[in-house]
Amino acid sequence: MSIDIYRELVDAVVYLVDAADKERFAESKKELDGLLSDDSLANVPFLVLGNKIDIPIAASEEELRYYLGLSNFTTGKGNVNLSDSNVRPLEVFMCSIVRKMGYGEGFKWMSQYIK
Ligand SMILES: Nc1nc2c(ncn2[C@@H]2O[C@H](COP(=O)(O)OP(=O)(O)OP(=O)(O)O)[C@@H](O)[C@H]2O)c(=O)[nH]1
Repeated sequence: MSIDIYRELVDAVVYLVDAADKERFAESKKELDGLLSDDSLANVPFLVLGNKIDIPIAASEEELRYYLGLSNFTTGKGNVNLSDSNVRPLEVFMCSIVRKMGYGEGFKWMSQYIK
């Protein structure tokens, strides 16, 4: 489904990546880059979730940042006030949806940037 028709309604983007599927990191990066460079999403906070960390071969957070090209672009966990800057909030949180862990912190982080 195209995101186009929703663009003006988007408050945030949650980008879910399978951290255990390293073969598709390049594809994930390409898709993410497309969203990050989309003008209509320029000020929208991005939460990147690296899922399936219950699988032993899953990438670490640092690896995922690296493969997605985000090593120098994440804006910090916790409460980081970016309202006086032109910087778009962006963070990576690792999670396991089946184990119900990790994503809560990510959504909590993201909620501080949604008006
Ligand atoms: N081990 C594990 N499996 C998960 C987790 N979250 C989802 N899954 C499983 O992943 C499967 C579906 O996910 P994917 O096939 O990766 O996702 P998809 O978007 O449908 O497919 P792709 O576009 O091919 O990635 C289901 O069997 C889920 O149960 C998780 O945190 N850990």
